[in-house]
Amino acid sequence: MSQTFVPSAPLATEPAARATGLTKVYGKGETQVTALDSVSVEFARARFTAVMGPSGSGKSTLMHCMAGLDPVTSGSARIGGVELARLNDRRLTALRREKVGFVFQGFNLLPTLTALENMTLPLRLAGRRPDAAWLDTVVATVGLAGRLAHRPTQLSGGQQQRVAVARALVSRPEIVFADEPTGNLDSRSGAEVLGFLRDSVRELGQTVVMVTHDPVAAAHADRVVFLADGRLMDELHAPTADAVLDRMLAFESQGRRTR
Ligand SMILES: Nc1ncnc2c1ncn2[C@@H]1O[C@H](COP(=O)(O)OP(=O)(O)OP(=O)(O)O)[C@@H](O)[C@H]1O
Repeated sequence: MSQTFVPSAPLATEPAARATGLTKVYGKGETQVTALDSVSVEFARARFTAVMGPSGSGKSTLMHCMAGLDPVTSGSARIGGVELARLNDRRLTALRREKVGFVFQGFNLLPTLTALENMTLPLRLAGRRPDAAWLDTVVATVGLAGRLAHRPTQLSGGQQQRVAVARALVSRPEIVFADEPTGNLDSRSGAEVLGFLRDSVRELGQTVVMVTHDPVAAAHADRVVFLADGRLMDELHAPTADAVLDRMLAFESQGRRTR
């Protein structure tokens, strides 16, 4: 009997996303900047990973390359085993719509749509209908059941960001990338949003990667990876805010010694 081989089927142990020797160079000649220098990192399924590092260390670049928003210069960026560099523009757009969720610092909600319409918009753009039971679960997880008919201006910043988190979760993406999701929020609303992101990992099995400068935010993650000068320097598991802060201070003093 011949064996069936299905190359696109994700292995249970395969990470949700993986960078291998990922290098990203911007510009040419004298203005050339190596934003990422051979970074290898895996983002395990159903885990919450924070990406930290000084300003200009390559955090956003890593996220953009892993999300297929920016092409890599060399090395590999994969989502669920799919090599992004092999996809043409059409397939890359489809992959981003179907497999990636985004949460940005500035919420990015459409003002004329209700909370519910904002949440389901990416799915509708992809020509899919939201799964009603899943939508209920996501709405309950982010605590928005009483706010679905509200427009963004009728919601607080924290509630708007919860809508953005729900929007990222509704399509059940392979991975959610959050870029400083609490950067525009007061500490109480920020803590709520981080709690919901963490619940989406613990209770819904979502994979989340979050860029942050804030050790308290990073302490909500299962793991923190540290970048400096475009290189992966270190990582912490089950981080506390104090442990993250200590590690950040150690990098800063190392950086000062080598500059
Ligand atoms: N589109 C671009 N063109 C040229 N250089 C860029 C571009 N995007 C980023 N860079 C450079 O790449 C390096 C890494 O930038 P990146 O935005 O990834 O850092 P970051 O760690 O996210 O910084 P921050 O914490 O300040 O947001 C920086 O030196 C930056 O100036």
